[in-house]
Amino acid sequence: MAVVYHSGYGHTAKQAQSVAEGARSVPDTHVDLLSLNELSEGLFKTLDAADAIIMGSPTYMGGSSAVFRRFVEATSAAWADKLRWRDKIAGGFTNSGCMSGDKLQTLMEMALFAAQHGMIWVGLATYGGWNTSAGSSEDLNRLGSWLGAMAQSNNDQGGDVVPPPADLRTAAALGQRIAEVTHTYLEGRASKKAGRSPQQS
Ligand SMILES: Cc1cc2nc3c(=O)[nH]c(=O)nc-3n(C[C@H](O)[C@H](O)[C@H](O)COP(=O)(O)O)c2cc1C
Repeated sequence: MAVVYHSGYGHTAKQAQSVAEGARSVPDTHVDLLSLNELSEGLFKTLDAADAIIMGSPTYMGGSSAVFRRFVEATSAAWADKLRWRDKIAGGFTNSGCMSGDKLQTLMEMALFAAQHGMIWVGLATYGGWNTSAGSSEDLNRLGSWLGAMAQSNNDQGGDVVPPPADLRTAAALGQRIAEVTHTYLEGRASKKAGRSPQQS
């Protein structure tokens, strides 16, 4: 599977590393972690071959970054080729300065992008945190997002300090979940192809 991301100042890159680590924690999962700064032929070859694509962008001015959008537009070649990315598993993550910062818009853009390709979007299957009197900013999914993983990075701190551990754990949970779902999906598809129910395989 592939984790692709843009990061202007290193914060979303940190989140992307955690997504990749979470995915790698699932046995038999190969993960390519790829920056979208360069849209090389090799990048698209890797994505063509990937069973799952998890995408990440910082939230800039209430949406995904221009560099991320450049990638999105470049994928129209795969779309035009008979939906070449159809049935890949997809998911997304974003990071920004404010707690909300309109991050949801970025995730919605990603989910819509995946839908245009006929990909299968997978969200974050965990309760929201930090929403009771006993809760804390250390909680998993402290920003309460389900469409994908959110992280918050103080604008005056570098990627070596933020996003905080809770958001990195949330990112890892997304990576792990998407890897698990991808394995389940691939097993089911292989069983169907072989003409037997998954229980028999
Ligand atoms: C051009 C620009 C626009 C931004 N817009 C937002 C925004 O809409 N909401 C927000 O919470 N933070 C916003 N920020 C802050 C970034 O999301 C934040 O610094 C983030 O950690 C940057 O991630 P990166 O280091 O991966 O680029 C913006 C920053 C820049 C440079």
